[in-house]
Amino acid sequence: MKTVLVTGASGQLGSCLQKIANERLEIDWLFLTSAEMSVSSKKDLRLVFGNKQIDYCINCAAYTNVEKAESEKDKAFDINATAVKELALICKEHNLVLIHISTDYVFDGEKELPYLETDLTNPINVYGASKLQGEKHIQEILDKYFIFRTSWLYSQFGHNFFKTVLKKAYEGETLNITTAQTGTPTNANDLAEFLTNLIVEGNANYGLYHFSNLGATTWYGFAKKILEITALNEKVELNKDTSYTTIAKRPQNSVLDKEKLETSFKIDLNTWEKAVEELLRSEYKDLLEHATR
Ligand SMILES: NC(=O)C1=CN([C@@H]2O[C@H](COP(=O)(O)OP(=O)(O)OC[C@H]3O[C@@H](n4cnc5c(N)ncnc54)[C@H](OP(=O)(O)O)[C@@H]3O)[C@@H](O)[C@H]2O)C=CC1
Ligand SMILES: Cc1cn([C@H]2C[C@H](O)[C@@H](COP(=O)(O)OP(=O)(O)O[C@H]3O[C@@H](C)C(=O)[C@@H](O)[C@H]3O)O2)c(=O)[nH]c1=O
Repeated sequence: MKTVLVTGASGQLGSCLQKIANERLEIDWLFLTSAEMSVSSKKDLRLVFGNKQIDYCINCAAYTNVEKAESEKDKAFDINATAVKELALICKEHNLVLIHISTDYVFDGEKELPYLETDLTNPINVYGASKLQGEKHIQEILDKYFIFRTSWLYSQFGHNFFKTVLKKAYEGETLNITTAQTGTPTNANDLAEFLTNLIVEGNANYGLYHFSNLGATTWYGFAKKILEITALNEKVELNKDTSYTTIAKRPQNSVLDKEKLETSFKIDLNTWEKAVEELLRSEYKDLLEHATR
């Protein structure tokens, strides 16, 4: 049986993995929250990795506040870059596989087509720059690693755009949503399931990959879909916002090309529309029943 350590276990992706873990008993899971093991503490890392035989580490620990990162650069780099370097070093020392999650925000968004793994990176905000530095450390230190760049993660857990839209709409608030970015919303449960299968199968096609649901939309398009499925569009106003102000810049286009992923892992990805519908049907039944009444 493989032992899998999940860092940042109470975050969004960590919580999706915990949900799957309840059913996937062929893995010996070890979930550690930031309070139980800080990836920024060498002492914590030594203690955990020294005390247990671990086969895989899924690093879900990260600094993910894109807006705040602009004024907390040191903190963002500490968690997303320096700590990742220490994690990679300890994974090498113990000869285990590191599975790391990175982001579409490593790109500047100037490309018109979907981004390939080989495309030039050029982050335009602090969060993206810190995540890119983390990727580079892993690639310099390890051979046995997977880096999955993903985009616009959402789920029933944690803080995310999907939940913000649902909450605001449920409370009857008018929604003004930007059309300035095009990308792909990705159901974090789909990513968690993919990672679990990868480990169970023992796939050793190590390297850097892009993982997201299929298709592309704007944040406005994503909000529109959520409101349509839940019929909340009958109750709240949704406006396209062409000048929504934010502190951090975001890439105009961050759609990721998934051909390398699909070829290497023989995976059938969900379209983003189907993925959001599935989440609403499985986790928000009451809301949908109400909608069809
Ligand atoms: N969310 C998104 O839209 C996207 C996310 N990603 C990447 O996916 C991964 C997972 O993201 P997601 O689950 O959404 O992020 P969350 O912000 O939901 O979770 C991050 C977790 O990391 C923990 N953490 C922060 N600092 C430390 C630390 N020093 N040691 C240990 N744990 C720490 C946090 O704990 P606490 O709350 O206690 O601080 C939190 O539980 C990240 O690498 C992120 O960069 C990529 C693309 C899109
Ligand atoms: C809440 C809200 C946001 N927006 C805009 C702001 C922003 O441009 C966009 C998305 O807002 P958010 O703050 O939810 O998203 P943001 O923090 O940019 O999300 C990113 O998070 C990191 C962790 C990633 O790695 C990325 O892939 C991406 O998911 O929508 C509106 O236009 N109207 C609104 O009411």
